[in-house]
Amino acid sequence: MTAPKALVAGNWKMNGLTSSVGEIEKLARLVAEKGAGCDVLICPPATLISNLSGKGIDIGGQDCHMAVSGAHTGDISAAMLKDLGCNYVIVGHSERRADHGETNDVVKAKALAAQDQGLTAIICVGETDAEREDGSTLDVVTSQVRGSIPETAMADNTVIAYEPVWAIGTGKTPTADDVADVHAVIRNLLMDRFGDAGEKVRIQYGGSVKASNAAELMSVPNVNGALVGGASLKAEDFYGIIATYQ
Ligand SMILES: O=C[C@H](O)COP(=O)(O)O
Repeated sequence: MTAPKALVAGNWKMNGLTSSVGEIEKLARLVAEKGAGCDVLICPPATLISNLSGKGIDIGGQDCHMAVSGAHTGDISAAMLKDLGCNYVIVGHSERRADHGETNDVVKAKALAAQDQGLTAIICVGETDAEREDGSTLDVVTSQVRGSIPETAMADNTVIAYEPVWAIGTGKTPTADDVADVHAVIRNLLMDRFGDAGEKVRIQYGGSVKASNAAELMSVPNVNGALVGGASLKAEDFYGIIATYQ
């Protein structure tokens, strides 16, 4: 089976104001003029989804609640994201697993809520520095992948983003061989879970991806795109990563 079409997604995290509309328009112009051999997605803060929608770039959420609606002050639901035109939502980002105590069960419930609304869930997994140091990377990633994918998930509404926590925003990246090892394990887990359709699930790499290292990281076997933080905030920087798929 041929590799799935890559997905290069920008996670703006808690960055961006209404003036950021110019950045998405610039990105849409670059993609229209120079092309993109991958799917392109921006996940802005929820406050900007309406402003950035309809500009020619797919827009997704950074998180969703597991309930459709209710008394959950400050949260947003997958139904609300869908209502605004989103097709994707990130769940289980390490900044949420760490800062909000999200367990695999919580992440799975959020992914289920997303998929129930017709969204594709980008499920994040990855080991901390301490876990890497004690040699438990593959065990941690295995238990996160197994524990975070809903029973009813399908290959085409599931994306896995492997993000070593120690590589996020640090400028450090794993070696290509280390990325290949982890992605191969994830691929096998997806084949166990989805059968042959597991080949179709996109496995993104995330953590200090930038234009200068994207070509090497994106050419690793079983890497089907990137989840990009800092380097997605400026259209030219982000397009430099997208362009590796020309
Ligand atoms: O979701 C994106 C990741 O956390 C990566 O962030 P970064 O590219 O700034 O390291």
